[in-house]
Amino acid sequence: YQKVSRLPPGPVSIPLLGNLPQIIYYLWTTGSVVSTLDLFRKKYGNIFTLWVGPIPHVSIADYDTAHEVFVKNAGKYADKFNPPLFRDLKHDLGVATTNGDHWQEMRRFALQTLRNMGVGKDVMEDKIMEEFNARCADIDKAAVDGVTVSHAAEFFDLTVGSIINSILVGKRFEDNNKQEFLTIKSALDKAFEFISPFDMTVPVWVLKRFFSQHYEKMMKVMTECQDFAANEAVQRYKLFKAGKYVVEKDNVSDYTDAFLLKIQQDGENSDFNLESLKTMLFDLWITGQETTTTTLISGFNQLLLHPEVMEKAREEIMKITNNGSRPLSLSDRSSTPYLNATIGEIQRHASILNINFWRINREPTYMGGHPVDSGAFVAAQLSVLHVNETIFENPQEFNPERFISDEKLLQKVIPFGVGKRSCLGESLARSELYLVSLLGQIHIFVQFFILQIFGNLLLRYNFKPHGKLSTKEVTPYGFAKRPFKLEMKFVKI
Ligand code: HEM
Repeated sequence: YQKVSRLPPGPVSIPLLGNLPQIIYYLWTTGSVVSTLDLFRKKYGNIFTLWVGPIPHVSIADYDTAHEVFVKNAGKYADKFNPPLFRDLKHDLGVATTNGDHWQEMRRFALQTLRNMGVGKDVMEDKIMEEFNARCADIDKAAVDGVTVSHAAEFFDLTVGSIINSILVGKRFEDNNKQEFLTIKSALDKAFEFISPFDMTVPVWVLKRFFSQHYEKMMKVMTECQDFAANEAVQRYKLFKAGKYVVEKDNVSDYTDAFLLKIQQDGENSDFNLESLKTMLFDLWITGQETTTTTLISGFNQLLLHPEVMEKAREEIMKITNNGSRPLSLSDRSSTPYLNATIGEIQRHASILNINFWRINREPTYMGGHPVDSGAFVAAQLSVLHVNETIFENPQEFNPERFISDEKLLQKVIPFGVGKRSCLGESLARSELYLVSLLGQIHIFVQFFILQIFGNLLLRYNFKPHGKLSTKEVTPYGFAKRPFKLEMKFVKI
């Protein structure tokens, strides 16, 4: 009772099990993680506590409290709960789930390297456009009477995968290596469907002992994926160690070169060595790849269900590019309010994580006016926050106009999280989305990426469904969301 009084409200919990019985019941009756959390939000308010076994988990489901906690008090919430499964796989290396000095060094180095490589600037825009043009050439080659039918997932996997891979190891996916990539990617997609929030919480010995086949299956996919992502870099590292590869300071062309240059200059240490290079490539490969592709696929599902939105966005882009006589560029973003609003609405609906990564609260404090005890896990639940009807009216509707009538509302869409552990690739992702089609003002990488891809696709093709469309969640109980994998027709304009 005393512990509960030092936490935000929530359902009555049972010793040892906490709220697991209620959580399981509501997962079953509402049909998804997001609707279960949303139900608790409606009952207990925008900040509520659920006990998972003996650990209180505090969920924040509105923008203002998320901002108050993770931005105003950013320094206090830099530490994430590092899921035991990832510790087992990555041995406390990398950037996505680690804490402390190693995390800080890896994050700082990755951001600096991406910046030096021109992410968020013209250089990266050119790289994205080069990849985009190559993919469109493949689509055009396969056209019959100006129409090509393609799986959206394959098109976006290859486009995004190639861009990320060239940034990391300087290699795009072409005819000779694309099949291997697509095979690994498809295994990874399946893994995202069967890895659940449960796997991310329980100790590894529980998985090994009671769910050994499931554990082996998860480890196999992740290890294969890590080997694939790092293969090129490992070969280069071996040449480097044998003195047959030297990095020229003024000619660093990818993340691997930057990492080897650091070793060349300062020698190997606990942060910069082969194992941490491999883990970083895995982290950036997974975080960059899955998230962006998921957003793009989910976006095209929405656009095909709402052709009037696609038409309006295209009209806007046609106008500013003189009827498509030039590609859409990142510098156009301030002239494309409707495209920006559409990408915002796509990201609000896509909200790629059913459950966000938990931070650890180290000292007793107050959040949104409620006491929060030390030792509690805290997270801004982005997927719930984005369907909060007190912020987004009729949240299930796909309606970009909501951001035109209230410009400030777009700031409350936070698909990349907020604070010290927010997405490292944000500006890259935003540009991809825009240039390939729509998104708006994303800070760093991710935003440019997304905008670039979205916008330019709309300039080049009209899109029609081929078969079924659906915005229904494929993995309603998973840790990450998976959109319905649609097929679509690319109709040359
Ligand atoms: C549409 C695309 C993307 C979305 C929606 C997205 C979203 C997110 C979210 C929600 C988080 C967790 C934030 C939190 O814990 O509060 C995150 C973390 C992260 N993202 Fe992204 N992301 C995208 C693309 C990318 C790209 C392209 C990269 C890298 C090239 C990337 C690298 C990372 C990394 C490394 C982290 C962990 C950062 C840390 O813990 O310090 N992301 N992302």
